[in-house]
Amino acid sequence: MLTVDGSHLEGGGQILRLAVALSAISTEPVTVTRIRQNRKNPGLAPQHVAAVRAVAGTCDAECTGLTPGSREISFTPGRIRQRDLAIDPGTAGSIPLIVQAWLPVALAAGGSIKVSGGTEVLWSPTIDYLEHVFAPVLRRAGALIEITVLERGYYPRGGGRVHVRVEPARLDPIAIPEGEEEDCGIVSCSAGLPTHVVERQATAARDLLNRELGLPCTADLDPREGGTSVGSSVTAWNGAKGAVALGRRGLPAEEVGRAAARALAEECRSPGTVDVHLADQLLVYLALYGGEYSTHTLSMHAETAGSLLSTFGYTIRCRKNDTVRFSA
Ligand SMILES: Nc1ncnc2c1ncn2[C@@H]1O[C@H](COP(=O)(O)OP(=O)(O)OP(=O)(O)O)[C@@H](O)[C@H]1O
Repeated sequence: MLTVDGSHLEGGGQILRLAVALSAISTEPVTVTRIRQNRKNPGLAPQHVAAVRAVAGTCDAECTGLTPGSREISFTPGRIRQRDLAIDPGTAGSIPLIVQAWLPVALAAGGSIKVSGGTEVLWSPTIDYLEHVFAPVLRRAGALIEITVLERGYYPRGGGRVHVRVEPARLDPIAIPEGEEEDCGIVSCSAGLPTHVVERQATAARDLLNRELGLPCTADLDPREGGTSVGSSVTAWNGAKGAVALGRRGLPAEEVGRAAARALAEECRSPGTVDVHLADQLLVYLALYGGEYSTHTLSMHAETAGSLLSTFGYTIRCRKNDTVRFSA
């Protein structure tokens, strides 16, 4: 039984999600202590419980301490099997983060997951980031991943619904081609708002990307009606670099579009082959399948993932000069 200090380094939900995923993959039971100890609301939030349940569902794990507010859990995995799961945290918790906990485990046997909650929430990748920035890297390495957004969900009401299906696969090493013509695009979406919001977001984002980077980009508009949520967001990407921005009451739609585009332009001007967030999200795949990529800054999330991977016996090399280069 391994013991992981859940408050180490970044000390958020990420270390917990990755610890149980690695436990399932390695079949090594794990206890995670001091969960989110230094956060304003310490212990498990419903979205963290849901992420652990998603991983447990793929491998019939036995868990103790898995209730909201709990600061310690134990996770004893069984064999990974093909499963079709349904997970609902009952809040606007991030669907993409729950999917990211489940995916490296589900790849071993294939299966599907239907997750409810938030498709676009703060401090998390959006579902479009998952589809257009994160998943393409894994698809290039041989993964078959289908992501279907059934309903968009925003804080605080949630109500988003996403279906993800994955085929069993052993991936090729993770590699990000440099110097190729890269796909550049934006998705401008909303729920429960007039259609002109997504149009204005998209026009502002496209104009800024065109001006700052000289990049022609495709724009998808996805205004939804009839769900429970109200909100808007923009996800922009160029190759394996992405950026997201969320709308809020009082913020003009153009500002949301420009915020995503400005953040993407900044990433594109910075050295490295992936953005700073993707860098921490891909480390588990680097450890499992090998490969190499780089980014501009060593984030605390990347340090946390690297440290946890070494606890489970994986070695990630990290070289820092003008970029931060990860390889395994
Ligand atoms: N703007 C963004 N774009 C893409 N990914 C993001 C973005 N912001 C955060 N992330 C990713 O979301 C994850 C957040 O993990 P973290 O543990 O901080 O969140 P959490 O589970 O909500 O826990 P906590 O509530 O304790 O912060 C990281 O993998 C990070 O790279």
